[in-house]
Amino acid sequence: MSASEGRPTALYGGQTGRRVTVRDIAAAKERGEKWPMLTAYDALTARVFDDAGIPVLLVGDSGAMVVLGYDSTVPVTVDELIPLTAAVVRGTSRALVVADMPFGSYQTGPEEALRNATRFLKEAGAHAIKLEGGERVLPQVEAMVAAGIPVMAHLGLTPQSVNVFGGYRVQGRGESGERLMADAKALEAAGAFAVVLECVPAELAERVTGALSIPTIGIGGGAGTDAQVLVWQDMAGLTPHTAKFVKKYADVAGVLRSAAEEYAADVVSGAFPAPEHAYH
Ligand SMILES: Nc1nc(=O)c2c([nH]1)NC[C@@H]1CN(c3ccc(C(=O)N[C@@H](CCC(=O)O)C(=O)O)cc3)CN21
Ligand SMILES: CC(C)C(=O)C(=O)O
Ligand SMILES: [Mg+2]
Repeated sequence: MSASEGRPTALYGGQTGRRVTVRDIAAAKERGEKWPMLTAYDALTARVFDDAGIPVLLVGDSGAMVVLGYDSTVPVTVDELIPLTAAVVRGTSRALVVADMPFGSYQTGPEEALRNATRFLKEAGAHAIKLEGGERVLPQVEAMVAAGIPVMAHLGLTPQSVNVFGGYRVQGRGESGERLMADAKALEAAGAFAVVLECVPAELAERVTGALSIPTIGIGGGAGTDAQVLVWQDMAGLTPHTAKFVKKYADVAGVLRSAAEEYAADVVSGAFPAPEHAYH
């Protein structure tokens, strides 16, 4: 069976029998392999994705919205994300777990960034951290890499800046695309091991991917990036409204709703619990 017939590549579904490392991710780009990333926020779901061979799991600050019910990612704190990150690490044995640093935990400078990143590694067991931004976070990236913390960067639609963007809109059209390209190159030079490109024109994402030796991870960046990421509740059909870039692979909301309705009906009718669900 050839790779084109769906045989797992070395990174996706890899048979190493150990945890994926940032070196494995760098090697995948050299081999020209594409790979999937998903978010995860709890142990059981993370374990399903780990068993499915997803090589990298991101404990996104999107958990602010899909887990904690906030209406943006801005309010969530390090103290709220650490228990979710720890759960994902405990639920997995193969995936590299990336902790998304929340708004306010790295913007003030390298010292605070390093202190909070260290918490994600020491208290939650994360293997890498992610932060949003280009030029303005270069000192933070350099400080963390110097301290031995792998950094994933994030450009384009950076949701922690929603109040500046005035909504979740495509970024990097026209001249701002050159700014994004320069930021991506600077992040690579500062030592980032990968860069997320969110909601940018596909042509730009493809150009950035060709210009960098570190992998690009697209979300709404078209097919030309080295990897893809989606929020799992979006791709599994749990989120009620999703962006254009989401493909829905399941109807988890429908499955859960039916299960809840059948369970409720069984309780009301007395069909549940049956004798086999009781202790005698
Ligand atoms: N569940 C979830 N999924 C995500 O992908 C996600 C979050 N939450 N929370 C944080 C950010 C917010 N994100 C979003 C949210 C909405 C759009 C959206 O609706 N975009 C418009 C584009 C409009 C334009 O053309 O500029 C769309 O129609 O797709 C995009 C990204 C991505 N992130
Ligand atoms: C969608 C990814 C890239 C993210 O930052 C998040 O889930 O918070
Ligand atoms: Mg995020």
